[in-house]
Amino acid sequence: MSHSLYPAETIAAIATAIVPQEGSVGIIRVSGSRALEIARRLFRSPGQSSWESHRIFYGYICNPNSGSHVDEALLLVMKGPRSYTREDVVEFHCHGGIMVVQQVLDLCLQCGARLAEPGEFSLRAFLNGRIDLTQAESIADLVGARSPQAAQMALAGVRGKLASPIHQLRNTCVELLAEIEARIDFEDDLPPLDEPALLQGIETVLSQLTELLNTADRGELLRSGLKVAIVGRPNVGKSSLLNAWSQSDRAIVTDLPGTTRDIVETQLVVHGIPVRVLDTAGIRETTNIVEKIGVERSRQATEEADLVLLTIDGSVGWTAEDRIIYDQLSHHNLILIINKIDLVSDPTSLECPNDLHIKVHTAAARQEGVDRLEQAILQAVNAGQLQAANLDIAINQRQTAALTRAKLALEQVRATIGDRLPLDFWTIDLRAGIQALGEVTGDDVTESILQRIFSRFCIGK
Ligand SMILES: Nc1nc2c(c(=O)[nH]1)N(C=O)[C@@H](CNc1ccc(C(=O)N[C@@H](CCC(=O)O)C(=O)O)cc1)CN2
Ligand SMILES: Nc1nc2c(ncn2[C@@H]2O[C@H](COP(=O)(O)OP(=O)(O)OP(=O)(O)O)[C@@H](O)[C@H]2O)c(=O)[nH]1
Ligand SMILES: [K+]
Ligand SMILES: [Mg+2]
Repeated sequence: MSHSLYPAETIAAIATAIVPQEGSVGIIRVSGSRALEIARRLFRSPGQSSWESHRIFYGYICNPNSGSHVDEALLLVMKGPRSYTREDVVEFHCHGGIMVVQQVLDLCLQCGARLAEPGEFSLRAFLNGRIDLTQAESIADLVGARSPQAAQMALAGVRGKLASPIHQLRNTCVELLAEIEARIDFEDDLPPLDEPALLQGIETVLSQLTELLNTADRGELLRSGLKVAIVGRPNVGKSSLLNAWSQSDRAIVTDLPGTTRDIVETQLVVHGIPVRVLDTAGIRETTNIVEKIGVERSRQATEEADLVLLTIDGSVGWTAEDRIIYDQLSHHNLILIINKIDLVSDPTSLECPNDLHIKVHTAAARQEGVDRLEQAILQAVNAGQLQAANLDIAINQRQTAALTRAKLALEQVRATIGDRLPLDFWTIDLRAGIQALGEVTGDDVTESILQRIFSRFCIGK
């Protein structure tokens, strides 16, 4: 990616998903000083002599070389600075499908636009001051959200619910810094520094930073979700559990041990957490070459999982084979699934290892126990905080790292004041805190941070 920090060039990209036969409308977005000129060359709107901003026009897209019609379409005109990028923006709303959309994009490129890099429209919105970095990150989160709650959280970020408190904290720190620096530069002309007020200001910033940092785990859960592997010996009911949970026939179930060979994956949402569930091949020693590969894949999936559902057959009880699998999983976050309890008269009497403190009874073939399983998952990942209603924002890993640095810097300021070190020392740490906060909002940002953030975006965003 080679984003130009000097957005002189006009950029163009397809802004909608391009799946053949799907998506009835396709949008080509153009931003930059030549956007209107390009639209004028390509778009014919009968009866419209001039294009008012923020209106949509009906007409035809024509190839200016041959004069032939490319599509019947709509043109949206948004003159800067009242646009997503704050530059002149035009959008061609075409018939969907790849053929028309690709031709219109090519025509835009022939007329002098350059193909946009992933995230480049949003990068311009940031560079031109329409959004800050937390809002840009939230836009990417919104597009990538895998649960309604994750989308809700991202939208709060788009609307500035994270930007505004962090801007405020940074402003407070800048004011405190100015107070101290004034005493360094013009000590004699000013009343003495109000130290209790300064310390109070630092305490307030610190407690708000702590509050923001407390949202990190929730943010991570909602954004990244969980990978959950169903693991166990053959025929205990792993695939039946996947089917019961996803209310589908996603996985093949038979009474033959060794039915599942490849990983079977499905996407679910558990109380707002996007969950990828992997059903795996039953683990056993086998000479069958296909099954052997399946068992190897099962081990691999287990390694990558955030949470493992070790499944056993309750009608048989805890066996030596279960123990062998369990011993290999000891370093994982684990839930024990005791399945087929419909065949057991007293499920509580089953002997299992005591250190497996989360146990769930299920009868997967009868779709029983899914609610208990979901509650156990919330417990295993400590998601109680997710329910807290007043938290509509949550910070991401990058923000967590920077806010942690800001917090350490402010704690250092507090300690420096306590140790009666000279004023210069106070300002050094306070400046470090301001810089860390500026990294979050983008007030203080390097090109490599921008590169990392905007390259995550999809094309046309
Ligand atoms: N067709 C289309 N749909 C879209 C977008 C788009 O670019 N095109 N968006 C793109 O992601 C999202 C909407 N977000 C947008 C955000 C800001 C502005 C905008 O023009 N803002 C200006 C002017 C606001 C005004 O007129 O008052 C501004 O904030 O200065 C447009 C879209 C989702 N839907
Ligand atoms: N009674 C009863 N039978 C079950 C239950 N769950 C699964 N079974 C049966 O157990 C057999 C094996 O189920 P599967 O879901 O294929 O088991 P698996 O663990 O995926 O097996 P492999 O893929 O071969 O490792 C099937 O005949 C299921 O109908 C249950 O809760 N109760
Ligand atoms: K089976
Ligand atoms: Mg199976």
